[in-house]
Amino acid sequence: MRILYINIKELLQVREENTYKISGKEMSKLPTIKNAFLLIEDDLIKDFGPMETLSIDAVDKTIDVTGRIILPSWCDSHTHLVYAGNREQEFVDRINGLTYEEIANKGGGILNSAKTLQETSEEELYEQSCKRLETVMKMGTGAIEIKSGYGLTAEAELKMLKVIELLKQNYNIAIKSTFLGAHAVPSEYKNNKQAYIDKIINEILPEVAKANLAEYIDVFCEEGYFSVADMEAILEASKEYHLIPKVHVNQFNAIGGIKASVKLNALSVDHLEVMKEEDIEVLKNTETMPVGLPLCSYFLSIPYTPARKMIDSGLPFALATDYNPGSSPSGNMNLVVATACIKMRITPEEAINAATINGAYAMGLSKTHGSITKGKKANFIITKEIPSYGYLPYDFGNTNIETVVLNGITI
Ligand SMILES: N=CN[C@@H](CCC(=O)O)C(=O)O
Ligand SMILES: [Zn+2]
Repeated sequence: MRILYINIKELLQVREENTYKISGKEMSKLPTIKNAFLLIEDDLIKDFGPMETLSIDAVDKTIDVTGRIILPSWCDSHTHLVYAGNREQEFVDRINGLTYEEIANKGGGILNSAKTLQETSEEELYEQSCKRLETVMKMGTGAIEIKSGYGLTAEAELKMLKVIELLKQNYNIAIKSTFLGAHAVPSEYKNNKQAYIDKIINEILPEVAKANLAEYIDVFCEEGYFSVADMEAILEASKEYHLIPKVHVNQFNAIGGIKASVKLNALSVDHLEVMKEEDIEVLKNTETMPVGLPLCSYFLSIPYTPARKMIDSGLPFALATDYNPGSSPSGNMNLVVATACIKMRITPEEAINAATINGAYAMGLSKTHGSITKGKKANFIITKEIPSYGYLPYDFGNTNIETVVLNGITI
């Protein structure tokens, strides 16, 4: 099936050559074609260019999108979309003055979600997750990473990962799965964290790998959760199973997790709300993508990742939602892009690069997703009639998406 889109007001993020990530000053450039056409064949991008060069005749369908902008679908490289229930009560507790840390210390937070998830059947967990996935796809997300980490027992971690696997099978969207057994220390291991780490390394990780349920491995490296040494031990052990690290670091404290992650060839380091000079230095000229999660900062009222400074230092930068019940109960990438512009002071061009091609890189998908490139997946957003692409973050909180096309299919 060949579908030709014509009279595109502006086609964004067009990359003729395979570009896998964008760094530093380059991030301020968003290659576009005004008054463009786009040809797709089945699930792939076949051709594109200015309307005046259009000379294609044999197509099955032509769609006139006059006045609309087309951009690649969002690539959300960090989510916890598979979870059970919600943490609305903790939200109210925080409004009433408790901190995220105080709530966690009372047995709330991740442990609260783990308890609910352990008591939820796989079928019910799948149903709840389907609704969230369908919602984010309609909001323009075309590739997504999903973590475990609300199980914290072998059985419940596998349940989460099986649900992710089912989503992969049943939905027309690229999904990458990450094993995050080291998300929090279960209360029964409160006085013996090492025993839980041993359990992850010797029991849960081998089962996850044997069942082939994860591509990536994550650790929440933070005071009160897992130390740098804990993280190193878990990531070292995962090498045997060829799981690539993508890690939670520097959310509340800078404890050296970035340096260790880079050494362990992490594909991405995520959160980064608290960054020391040396953390920025150590990321330079590496293959590790720094990922900011502005909705987490917004929802928890914590500092924003210093994206401006990081990009000005020459680093690449990606944006993701962190969709989860505790620190970011939203999977809306449009809001991520707007919040990054407003609060991190990055430009619409930088934010769109961060949420498309660099997001794809941060989950190992930039060869197939994240830009309008011949041969890549036909994954894109058609906007409503809007004045310019800068209007997308400017008009924050409103949806300016008219149509989402994933793998050539309009959803
Ligand atoms: N920080 C660690 N994990 C999640 C939130 C976990 C939760 O509060 O449920 C995050 O990325 O923000
Ligand atoms: Zn997270």
